[in-house]
Amino acid sequence: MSAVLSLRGVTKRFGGLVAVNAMDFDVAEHEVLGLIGPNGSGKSTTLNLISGALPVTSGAIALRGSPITQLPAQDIARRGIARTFQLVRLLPSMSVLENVMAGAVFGHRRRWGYEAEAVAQTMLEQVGLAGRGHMAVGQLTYIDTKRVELARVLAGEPRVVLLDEWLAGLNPTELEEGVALIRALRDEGRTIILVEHVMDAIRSLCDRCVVMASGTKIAEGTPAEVLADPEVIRAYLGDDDA
Ligand SMILES: Nc1ncnc2c1ncn2[C@@H]1O[C@H](COP(=O)(O)OP(=O)(O)OP(=O)(O)O)[C@@H](O)[C@H]1O
Repeated sequence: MSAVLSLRGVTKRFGGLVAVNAMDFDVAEHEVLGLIGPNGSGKSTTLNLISGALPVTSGAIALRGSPITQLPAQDIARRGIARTFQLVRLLPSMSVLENVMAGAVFGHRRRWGYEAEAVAQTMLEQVGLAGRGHMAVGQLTYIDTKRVELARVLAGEPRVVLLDEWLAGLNPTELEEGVALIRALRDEGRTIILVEHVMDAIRSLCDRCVVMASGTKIAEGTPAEVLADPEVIRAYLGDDDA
C-alpha cells in the first residue's frame, strides 16, 4: 500500500490526559478510512493533529512521505489536507459562493479570481447547491451549511479530505442525501478520513476502519471485521473492565 498519509507514534497530551496515544495508521490513495470509537476516544483530536489545528506532543505525520508534523495549519492545508469541522465554520459576512471561493484561494491549488470562482461554482453543483451562490450563509438550512463547508473543502482540490462527523445532526432524509454525497466523493476516488458515529454510514462508505478507545488504537480492519471485534464491542458498551 502506498500511503498518502501516515501516522507513527502520534501522541497528544493535555496536561496529564493522554488524548491520543501512540497512534499508527496509514491511509492509501483513493481509500475511505473510518476513524471510529466511543465519545471522547480521541478521534477529533487526531484530526486536529493531522490538520495542524493542535501541535503533536510526539510522533510523526507524513503526507506522501514528507513530514508535516508541527507545520502550521495553513501550510498543511496548502500541501493538500482539508477538513470540515464538527461545528460548521463559515464566514457569515460572505456569500455562499465567496465562502467556497475562499477554499479555492487558500487551498492546495491556490486559484484566484475567475478561476477560483469557476472551481467554486463546480463544487457548489457537486454538493447540490447550484444557483445558490448568491445567498447569504445565514439564509441556509443546517444541511446546506454543511454542503457549503464541503464545497469549500473540495474547492481547494485537496489530496486528503478529513470529515469530522459531517453527518451528525442530520434528519433521516438529510442523512440519506449526505451519505449519497460522500459516496459520490468516494466513487471519484478521493482519499478521505471519516470520523463518524453513524454505523450504517461507516459500513457503507468505509474501506477500512481504525477504532480508538481512550486515545489508543484497539482495532483496524474492514468495517465488518472491526464491528464484530469483541474489544470494539466492549469499548462501545463502556464495559472496559469486563
Ligand atoms: N483542547 C483540549 N483540552 C483538554 N482536553 C481536551 C481538549 N480537546 C479534547 N480533550 C480531551 O481529549 C479527549 C479526546 O477528545 P476528542 O474530542 O478527541 O474525542 P472524540 O473521540 O472526538 O469524541 P466525540 O466522539 O465525543 O467527538 C477527551 O477526554 C477530551 O475531553
